[in-house]
Amino acid sequence: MTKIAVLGAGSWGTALANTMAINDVDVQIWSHRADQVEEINQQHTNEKYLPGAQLSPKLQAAADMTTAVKGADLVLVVVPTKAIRTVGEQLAAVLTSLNQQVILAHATKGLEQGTHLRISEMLREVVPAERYSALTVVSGPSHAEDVIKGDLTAVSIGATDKAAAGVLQAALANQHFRPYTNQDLLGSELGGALKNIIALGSGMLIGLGYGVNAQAALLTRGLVEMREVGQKMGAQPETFLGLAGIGDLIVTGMSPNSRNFRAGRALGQGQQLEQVQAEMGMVIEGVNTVKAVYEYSQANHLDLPITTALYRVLYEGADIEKQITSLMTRPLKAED
Ligand SMILES: NC(=O)c1ccc[n+]([C@@H]2O[C@H](COP(=O)([O-])OP(=O)(O)OC[C@H]3O[C@@H](n4cnc5c(N)ncnc54)[C@H](O)[C@@H]3O)[C@@H](O)[C@H]2O)c1
Ligand SMILES: O=P(O)(O)OC[C@H](O)CO
Repeated sequence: MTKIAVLGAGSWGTALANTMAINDVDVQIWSHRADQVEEINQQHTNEKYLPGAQLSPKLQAAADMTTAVKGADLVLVVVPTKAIRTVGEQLAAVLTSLNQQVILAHATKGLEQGTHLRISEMLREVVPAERYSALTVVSGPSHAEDVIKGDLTAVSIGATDKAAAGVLQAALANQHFRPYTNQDLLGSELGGALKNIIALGSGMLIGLGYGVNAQAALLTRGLVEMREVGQKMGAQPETFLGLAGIGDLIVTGMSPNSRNFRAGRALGQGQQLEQVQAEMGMVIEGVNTVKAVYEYSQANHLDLPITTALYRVLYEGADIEKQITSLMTRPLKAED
């Protein structure tokens, strides 16, 4: 029987681990917070991250990473981008002490500040190559709040190693949750990270009182920017037309369950970024990703008008309405 360790007990790590527990997979979730481990094991809840949700009593949590990882065939890392290196380093030490090799998977959607590295690139830097047989990512349109309620969800598991993707696919699949596989790890990671930028902008439009025409325009032109960055980084363009691209862009850019959408909406309504981040209490990956992608575009001579406008709003204090006007009044051009 496949054993899986999930590292990170926030909303997404818990929802994915719970899906596997429901499927009778031997899964253990690790949290660095002992109170959360106790709550999951005793109450079968995770109130801070999934309020009101009842978790499967089969889901076991551990405060000690070695306990969770020992004997695991696959380790799924689901912490915010800024914690990936720390958790990756902890995992490397655990795998080395256990003399164990695993399939290394993650479900995190971001890029590293400063280096602009993808999550799998960071993991490759901190986990020795002999400690994992393959790298894979769970991406696609999937809010933890909806998954935990059993809403119908399809995701995309990207890996160059088909068998590795298949292990995760089999562990997660049920009548409510349908994972597809693809062989574009890079594009699947990027789609998940880049759509958060556009979701912030979509929320801002709604916060300002604009309508669905505006949202459709932003999401569609945003997809062009996502594809452009993807192509520059080496992704397959067609990945952006799948679940990890347009699929995730639709859900994150439209759903009030999206942290990025909600943050953008609050900013559009006039709140300050620091206040929005403090009140969310959960990670808003798009805020850092805007900066990483803006810097990448500058270094690589990419013209990304939406990303640039969002960078100016978030990091230079520019007025949102003025940025919208300047986007709308740029020299006219052909659609490409
Ligand atoms: N929430 C969703 O619906 C969803 C869906 C798909 C992808 N994602 C992605 O998954 C990633 C995690 O998001 P989330 O929504 O679960 O975040 P979250 O804010 O709900 O939870 C983050 C978890 O990581 C833990 N954590 C933070 N720093 C840590 C560290 N140094 N060591 C160990 N644990 C640490 C926190 O304690 C918390 O349990 C993000 O990249 C997000 O974009 C989220
Ligand atoms: O809630 P968000 O904005 O972090 O988005 C979560 C997922 O990426 C949606 O697929």
